[in-house]
Amino acid sequence: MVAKLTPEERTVFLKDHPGWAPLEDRDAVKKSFVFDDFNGAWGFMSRVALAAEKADHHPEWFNVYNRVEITLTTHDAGGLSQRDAALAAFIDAAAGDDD
Ligand SMILES: C[C@H](O)[C@H](O)[C@H]1CNC2=NC(N)=NC(=O)C2=N1
Repeated sequence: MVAKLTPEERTVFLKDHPGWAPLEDRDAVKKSFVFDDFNGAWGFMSRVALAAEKADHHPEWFNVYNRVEITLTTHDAGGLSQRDAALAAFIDAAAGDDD
């Protein structure tokens, strides 16, 4: 079983991962990424997909052309966990948005 983030860990997560915003209706965070075109978006999604499968932790996501919207939460924990923090860091790096 995975533990949910504590309130303190949640604060640190949001500070360390700009652009990830809590959802209103459930314990999850969401961020939108925009690329030059579909090729850029799909390349990004491919890198994230491989990492997600390796970690057995998967994003909820939505893609239209050059835009990818990603929601992260841990179903097994019923909310945000360290797995989401780790995947968010990977996703930001894969998007070139990690500085
Ligand atoms: C059976 C399998 O290990 C689980 O369903 C994994 C797979 N991927 C997952 N992804 C996410 N985001 N949350 C989970 O709780 C989760 N659990």
